[in-house]
Amino acid sequence: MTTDAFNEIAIPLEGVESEHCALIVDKGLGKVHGIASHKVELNNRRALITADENEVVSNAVSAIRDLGYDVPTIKKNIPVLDMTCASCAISVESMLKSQPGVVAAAVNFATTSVAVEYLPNMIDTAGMQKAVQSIGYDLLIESAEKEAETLEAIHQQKFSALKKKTLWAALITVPLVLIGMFFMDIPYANEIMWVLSTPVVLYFGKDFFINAWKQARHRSANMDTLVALGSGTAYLFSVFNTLFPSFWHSRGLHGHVYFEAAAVIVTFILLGKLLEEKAKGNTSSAIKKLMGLQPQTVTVIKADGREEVLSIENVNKNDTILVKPGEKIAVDGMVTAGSSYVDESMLSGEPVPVLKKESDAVFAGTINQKGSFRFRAEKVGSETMLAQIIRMVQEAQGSKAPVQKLVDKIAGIFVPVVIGIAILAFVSWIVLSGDNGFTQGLIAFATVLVIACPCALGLATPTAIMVGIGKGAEKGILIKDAVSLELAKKVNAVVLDKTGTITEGKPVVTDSYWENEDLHLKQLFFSIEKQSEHPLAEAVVKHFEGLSATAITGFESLTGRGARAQANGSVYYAGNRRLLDEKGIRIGEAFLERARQWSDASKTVIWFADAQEALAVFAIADQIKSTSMQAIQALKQTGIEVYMLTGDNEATAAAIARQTGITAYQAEVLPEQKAAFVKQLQAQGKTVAMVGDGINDSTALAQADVSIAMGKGSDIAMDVAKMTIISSDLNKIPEAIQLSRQTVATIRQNLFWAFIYNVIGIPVAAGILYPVNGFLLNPMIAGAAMALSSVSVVTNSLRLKWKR
Ligand SMILES: Nc1ncnc2c1ncn2[C@@H]1O[C@H](COP(=O)(O)OP(=O)(O)OP(=O)(O)O)[C@@H](O)[C@H]1O
Ligand SMILES: [Cu+]
Ligand SMILES: [Mg+2]
Repeated sequence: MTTDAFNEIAIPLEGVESEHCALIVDKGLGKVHGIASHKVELNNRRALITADENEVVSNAVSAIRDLGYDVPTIKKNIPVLDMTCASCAISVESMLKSQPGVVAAAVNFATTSVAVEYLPNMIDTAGMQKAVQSIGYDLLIESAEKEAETLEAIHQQKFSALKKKTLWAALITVPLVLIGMFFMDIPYANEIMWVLSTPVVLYFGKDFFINAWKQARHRSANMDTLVALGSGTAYLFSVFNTLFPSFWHSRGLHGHVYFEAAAVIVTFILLGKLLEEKAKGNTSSAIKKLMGLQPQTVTVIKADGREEVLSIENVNKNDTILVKPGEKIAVDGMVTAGSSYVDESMLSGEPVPVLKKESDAVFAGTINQKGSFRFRAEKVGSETMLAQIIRMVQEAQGSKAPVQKLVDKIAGIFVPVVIGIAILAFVSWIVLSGDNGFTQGLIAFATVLVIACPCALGLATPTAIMVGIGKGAEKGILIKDAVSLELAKKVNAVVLDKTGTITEGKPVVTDSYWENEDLHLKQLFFSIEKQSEHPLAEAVVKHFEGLSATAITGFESLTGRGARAQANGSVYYAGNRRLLDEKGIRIGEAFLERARQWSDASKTVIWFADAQEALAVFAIADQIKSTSMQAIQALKQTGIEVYMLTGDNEATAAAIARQTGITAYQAEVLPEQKAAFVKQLQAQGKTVAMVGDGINDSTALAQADVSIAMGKGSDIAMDVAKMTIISSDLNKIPEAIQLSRQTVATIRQNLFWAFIYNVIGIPVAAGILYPVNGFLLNPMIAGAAMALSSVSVVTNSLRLKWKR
């Protein structure tokens, strides 16, 4: 560790192009607490800072980013090996944070991984690995694909080694306990017990001592320290009593031996770990299930019509793939021939198979039913939706919930505090009951160390989050971070977008009116809409199917209004009435008349115009999703306010609101106004969930406390939103809120049990009840209780999985 010298850290800068920028950054750094000196080198595009603590770097980097300049860093999720306990997580975390160049490090004990952000010019993964190794842990540094496999193999191997060790330890411990309880009067009882307990404590339990030693070298301590001290004290004390029984006899006392206690502690803690590992494996079963959905081989149809079975890595984009009845679909793509029903429940949570025909999208991991079809591969490997979901769920399961911060703080000081209490108990016993107090004080010392368990505390939050996020994924609710999962239960206002959220988002042109029908104009309209990403544009494109496109230039999307482009030197617009009004475009009476009729029939009206006058008006209908009304009712029934915001016109909005039972809505809102509306609700103290599907919703999504995107919507909305409902069924919103409630309740129960257990267990172990009723906790029982506490926390989290 380099805590002694003042470290110089070079922070690379991006966007610092002028003397002026350099000055701003330098001034910004001047305000960061803890920086000893700083200078900005414009030519080298970097800032040099010195500080006696590396933690300052994180503040410096965020200060630079706050000023609008970027610091190129690398973010990685690296598996951590050999962590046994939540306080190990804290040790690894602070070790990494102290390495020059590490900007941030967050260790998650449940997923046994660390999320690091670092400056690649200062440190690399090998450097971090070395630091972590020095305190007795390790980082698994591998290529991303191999990582999952290797990690799985390592876990498997460790698990079976642990199983063997526990079994042997238990086999030896059972006779030991029998002797200790019933046969203390046989000859050489003490010596026999010494012989039996030695392999258990010193061989099967050697890792506790080794790890405690490694920790001690860095002046830190973790659960292993507690176990090593507790069991080691009992063992050494017993050895002493066996060798020098006269020491106590001469003082008129009996030197009892505690060999069985020393061994039982080790055995129980090994057993507890074994059960914990097993349960922890179950909490991540959702991920394993998702990974298992990927088939290993694919039937590709070659250009000459030959069928060839390839392994999944060898499939390329644009390959034609044959899907036979009952087969799993291997990659994402679009159906080119044939049709069939496909079970997409694993992705969307929707149990009913979906009909797939020509030009429909199919997804990796879904299962074909009875038909057969061919499709063209469009996304392969890590690009498929399945791969993205897996990545997202993994990251989310590793993210920290806000409550975790407090728990981490407590876990960090837990071990030293416990050792303090243990010493205090020992000293008190001697002071209060003299010579006799020494033996009992020593036992109280060992018992306190053994019963105190920081792991239950450390497991309380992450295991519940893992199960909650995994369960969400199974229901087709993708949750990107723990914060959203924790927050969702507080939501009391839901803002819904109309098109694509309440409605199907599959608009169809139902009517159209041209003053002068002209093929070239139609082609122009078609060409503009063809370039637009808006769902309404798709309807127009479909309407003109078969028409050929014509050359346009300078296409520009006007969010909330429509689009424009140029052709033959003049400008053309496709969009809403607002757009035409803003451009001062004339609209003939015949158009206006039809527009009124159509919007009263709750249809969306869009226009096509040149710079002077309207050329055509179209009516587009978009059906309300069959599930929307029920979902809106369900939300209202739980006391949540429901609002609708839409960029569409007033009459259409009113009609949709009426049909779905929404009383509060606003029409013709621009994207910024959607965000402003959310902000306004927040200002009234509400926790707001925004639900949307389009680019026009993304600012509002970013503003909301909980952001929910529709899986069938635009990629941008899904990128911004912290939750995605893959099936786009609004009924999943109350379900997500319910899931959040259950998860938070589980976390609370877990924390309660973890705390109460220590709050009661430690004083009793110290002997607080002894003056009252003569009760002294047996160190063996303490070992069992300690093992049980983390098992019960993990089991409670698993219960969440089965809750409805
Ligand atoms: N490519 C386009 N072609 C024609 N009209 C468009 C196009 N893009 C937008 N518009 C017009 O602008 C209006 C507002 O669009 P916006 O994307 O803000 O909301 P929306 O998708 O209609 O509704 P919601 O906000 O409920 O999703 C649309 O109703 C439509 O009239
Ligand atoms: Cu523990
Ligand atoms: Mg929309």
